[in-house]
Amino acid sequence: MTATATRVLVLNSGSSSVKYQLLDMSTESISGSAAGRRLAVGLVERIGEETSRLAHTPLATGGAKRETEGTIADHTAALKAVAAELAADGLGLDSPELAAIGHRVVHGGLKFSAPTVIDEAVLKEIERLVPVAPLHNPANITGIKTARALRPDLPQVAVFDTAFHTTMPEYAARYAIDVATADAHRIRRYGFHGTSHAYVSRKTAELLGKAPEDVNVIVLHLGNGASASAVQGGRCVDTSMGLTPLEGLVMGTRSGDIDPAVTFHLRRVAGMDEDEVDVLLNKKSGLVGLCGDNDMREIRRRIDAGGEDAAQAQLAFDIYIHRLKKYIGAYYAVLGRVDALAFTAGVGENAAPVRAAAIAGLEELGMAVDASLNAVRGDEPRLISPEYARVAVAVVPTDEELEIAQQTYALVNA
Ligand SMILES: Nc1ncnc2c1ncn2[C@@H]1O[C@H](COP(=O)(O)OP(=O)(O)O)[C@@H](O)[C@H]1O
Ligand SMILES: CC(=O)OP(=O)(O)O
Ligand SMILES: [Mg+2]
Repeated sequence: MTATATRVLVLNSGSSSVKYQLLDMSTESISGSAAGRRLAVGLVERIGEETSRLAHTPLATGGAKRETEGTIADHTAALKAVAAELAADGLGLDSPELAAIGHRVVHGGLKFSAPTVIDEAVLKEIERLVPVAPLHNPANITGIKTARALRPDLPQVAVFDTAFHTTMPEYAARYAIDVATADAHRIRRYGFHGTSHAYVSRKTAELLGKAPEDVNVIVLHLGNGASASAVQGGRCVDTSMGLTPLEGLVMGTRSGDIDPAVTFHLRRVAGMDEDEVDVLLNKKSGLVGLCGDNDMREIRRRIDAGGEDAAQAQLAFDIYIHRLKKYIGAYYAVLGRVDALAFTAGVGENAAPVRAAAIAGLEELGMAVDASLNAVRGDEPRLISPEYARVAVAVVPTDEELEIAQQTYALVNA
């Protein structure tokens, strides 16, 4: 790394999308840590489908958002398209100012509890974990390999979704199954979205004007994938996802919690094989399985439009909310004292009706939502609870890319 190399490219590769940001880490924030100024941000969506979409905004040049549609067959093609977009603004991967590339890696298993420079052994371990993150780790691996081919000289850093959850006590991380079997196959609860839970819990403490050590927070990360976490004094003590990102909340296409016997039943009685069960629970369940739509915007539109089409959407919404409420109650009990509850990610940040419904009826727990505060839209962390509420209910936009950039930059400068 040269003395002038202060930029970090962050790749957040999902099952059918890539989110990316190029950041300049040279600006110092008030606290003295690298702040991260965005030079370019973008998103490739619907990878592998007929009409993929790339949206790229070159913030450094003040240029407008550029959107292109066309077929982007796989993640390799997506990253090449991203590299071309960056190059078009003079921000290409060949820049000597690039210090490192940071990758979101969803499953880090037991080995990784901190950001890690990727070498062959690290890559092998991420590959070994594919069966427990089948929708995510393969995309992360493609991102790493493609980036490495473009810039073999640069450090590539993995920031793991599982890392923040490694502080969970044994009684929260273990399943109540035969210990020898669990240990032999490393079957335990790992938890995911950790980068987001860490960032949002810290930001929530900041919003309250307190140190992270002094607050207990329930974080609800509600995106396509969704998870809840209980954060006690800055450390995760429980989270809703488990061995894989399938457990817990109702998600866009994933069932979340289910009686494991349902899977035996599907195989023995419905005649499905294990791959069919896997696809059913990961891709054809959750909101899409319940009502045909996985996008909360569309579900709310159907409910608001009323009529016949609304009933199914309403039931899907009610099931989603019921599960959320159960986790709020559970984590309240786990934490004993809750200072704040934070909503984040696509649904949590944007869907006011989800926030209102999830908190409705929880006055006895000290939680309430003020309708007019809840209706406010914005990019900044904000409170939506009334003055009198004992628990601060907040909307705290997540920024996994910034968090990954900061951890990456800190590691390569260490
Ligand atoms: N204005 C909105 N109202 C309701 N839901 C929204 C809105 N904008 C985005 N969403 C929801 O956010 C989801 C995507 O969230 P995001 O955190 O980007 O997920 P991921 O990172 O898993 O792709 C969409 O599927 C959609 O359901
Ligand atoms: C782990 C996980 O579910 O990630 P995402 O929400 O990006 O699918
Ligand atoms: Mg996400």
